[in-house]
Amino acid sequence: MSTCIIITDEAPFNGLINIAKPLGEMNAIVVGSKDLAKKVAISGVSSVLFLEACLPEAKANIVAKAVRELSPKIVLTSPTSGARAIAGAIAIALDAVIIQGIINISTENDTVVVEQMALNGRVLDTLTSKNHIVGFFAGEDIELSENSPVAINALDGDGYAMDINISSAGSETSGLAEASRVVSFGRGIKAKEDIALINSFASAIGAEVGCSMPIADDLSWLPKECYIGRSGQTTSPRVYFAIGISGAPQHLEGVRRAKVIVAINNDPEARIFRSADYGIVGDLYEIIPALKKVLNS
Ligand SMILES: Cc1cc2nc3c(=O)[nH]c(=O)nc-3n(C[C@H](O)[C@H](O)[C@H](O)COP(=O)(O)OP(=O)(O)OC[C@H]3O[C@@H](n4cnc5c(N)ncnc54)[C@H](O)[C@@H]3O)c2cc1C
Repeated sequence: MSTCIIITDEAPFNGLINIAKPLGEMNAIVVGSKDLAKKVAISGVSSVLFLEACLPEAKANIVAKAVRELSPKIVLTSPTSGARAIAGAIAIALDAVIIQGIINISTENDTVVVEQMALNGRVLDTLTSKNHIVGFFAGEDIELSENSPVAINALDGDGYAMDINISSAGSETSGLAEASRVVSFGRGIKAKEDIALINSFASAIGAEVGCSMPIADDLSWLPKECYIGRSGQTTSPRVYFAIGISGAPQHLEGVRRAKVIVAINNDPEARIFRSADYGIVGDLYEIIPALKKVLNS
């Protein structure tokens, strides 16, 4: 019985791999950074398909299509926001049952047997299913020993795999280099959960999401290849939204070729306004929902 595991940048994955290992062939799909794909490739999985993404949920349909081709009986992932969206698309593609809170899983002939934590860990249920299942792992993460690396194949936008040479030297890139719209945020965003506000705005206007260096480098809220600037990515979109970004020269070096810069900042003296074509002075937590409302009307 084959298993597919979906790994995004947002959560540790060793515990997930550990419970899937006894099930046999285990194909991993990594939606995130190349560094993550390399880590997964030495974790004991049978194969790795890799899709580079700053915003995993935006790739849900591509991943679902790839999983449908693999047609695994079991799909496992972690309950992160990106993985939840992907899992929903996969469940539709496979006509699968979604199961939360999985801490262990096994098979008996063609039946999947799941141990599920319920009632905040006070109850341990055992569920059985003959259907395809898409499950969210809720157990502890663990240390895994290193295995020989398996090949990493890139998953392109049409759902077909093509070979790439992960070990070759070269700069890491994300969709930011080619994007025609970029929504980028900085330390004006106060909590990791608030990135959902940025993501929903970016989705509404069909933009890639980027950030300032501290967001990726200090806080690790996004993969490193998502930050823009002198030591990060260069982007040349038709429109670049700088949200809660002060406009340090190192950041601006990465957006020199943007056609239009729209800055949103609550400090009227913020340096970003000197480089912006349009500036909105105000609290991003009020401005972004207001902009979304206008877009939806
Ligand atoms: C060698 C070197 C290389 C570097 N390379 C890069 C690089 O490649 N890319 C990069 O980005 N940085 C780089 N930096 C760091 C850079 O100097 C800045 O420190 C960084 O860009 C600041 O990030 P920020 O604008 O997110 O944060 P901050 O400077 O803290 O700015 C946050 C902004 O958010 C605004 N804000 C706060 N709350 C709100 C709110 N509710 N609504 C609206 N606005 C709000 C504030 O007014 C402020 O302007 C580099 C630094 C060095 C020394």
